[in-house]
Amino acid sequence: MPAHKSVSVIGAGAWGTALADVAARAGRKVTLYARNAAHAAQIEATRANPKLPGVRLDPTITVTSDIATAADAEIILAATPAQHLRAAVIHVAPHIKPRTPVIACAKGIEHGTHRFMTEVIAEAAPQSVPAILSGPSFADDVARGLPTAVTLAAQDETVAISLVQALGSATFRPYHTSDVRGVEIGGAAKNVLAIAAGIVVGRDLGASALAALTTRGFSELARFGRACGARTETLAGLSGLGDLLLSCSTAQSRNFALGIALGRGEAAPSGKLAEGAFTAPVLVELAASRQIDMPVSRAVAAILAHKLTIDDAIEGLLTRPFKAEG
Ligand SMILES: NC(=O)C1=CN([C@@H]2O[C@H](COP(=O)(O)OP(=O)(O)OC[C@H]3O[C@@H](n4cnc5c(N)ncnc54)[C@H](O)[C@@H]3O)[C@@H](O)[C@H]2O)C=CC1
Ligand SMILES: O=C(CO)COP(=O)(O)O
Repeated sequence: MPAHKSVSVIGAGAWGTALADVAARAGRKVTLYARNAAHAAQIEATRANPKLPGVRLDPTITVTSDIATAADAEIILAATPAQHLRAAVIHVAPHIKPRTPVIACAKGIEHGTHRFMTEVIAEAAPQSVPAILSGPSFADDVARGLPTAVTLAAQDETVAISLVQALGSATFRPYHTSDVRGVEIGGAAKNVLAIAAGIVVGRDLGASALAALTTRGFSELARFGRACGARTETLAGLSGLGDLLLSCSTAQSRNFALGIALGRGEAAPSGKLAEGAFTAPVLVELAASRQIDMPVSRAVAAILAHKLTIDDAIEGLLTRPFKAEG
């Protein structure tokens, strides 16, 4: 019997709703928190969330907009966008019990502070035990019960193991690790690289170019990760290479879809969260401060900031001096 009986999910978007279903499927008592009372009431009454069309919420899940009610759980999943994580955790922090695991489910790096997701949690809720969940997993697939595998990291691996026991099921398989930094870097960087991959597809550069871009993208993700102390096996695992492959292969990825639109010279899809657009400038700043070469991410950041045209970015990447692979 898992040690943790109850789970609360903060953030009732697509991912938070899917994760609430995951936890219910694993047999936990689940509360889903939406900060907007009308939104919470609508989800509670209809058992549906417009952010996740066609999915019915598990009947055992309670939906609330009361933060104290949401905080009364043995595990907190924080499923807001990365740039909203700090505010969400600060809001719940005064109500949680000491040593409650708070799992970051967002993929990104905080603007201004350059903090990774578990660092944000540690600062916003110092009495909590930060952890991170990341990997190739579209909310829609997860909510439909399609098979998914992810990585769950906590500094203390016994904590990660207990969280895996609490959330895992036959259709949602978390693998545990203590390599927190590796997991947070993989999830953040892959979104930026998925935009680049989408641009390749939007510009009709061909399948060979897409494979080359994805592989060279992984090379810079791994270079950055290793320089930040991440383990190679994590970077090459589900939360790194696994998620990169998913997000660079299908327009189901919002980041890839944004890239396709940019590549075609079209407007960005409206109302869709593409975390890579927020992560790109911070990732590039961090890489520069550590003298790590990330040419693909740099090009994405420059395109998004309107400092470089797509054609100039492509030409710039293709005319770099030849070098050893690595
Ligand atoms: N949608 C997906 O397939 C997956 C998303 N993720 C990650 O999960 C994070 C959230 O993404 P989505 O759920 O897709 O976005 P979304 O746009 O569907 O939902 C975000 C939700 O967070 C809520 N929110 C924002 N600030 C809040 C706060 N301070 N307190 C409480 N709620 C707050 C918003 O009201 C919204 O309901 C992102 O970092 C994303 O990369 C990770 C894996 C899969
Ligand atoms: O992180 C995800 C899948 O693992 C979701 O990807 P997008 O945010 O690009 O849709």
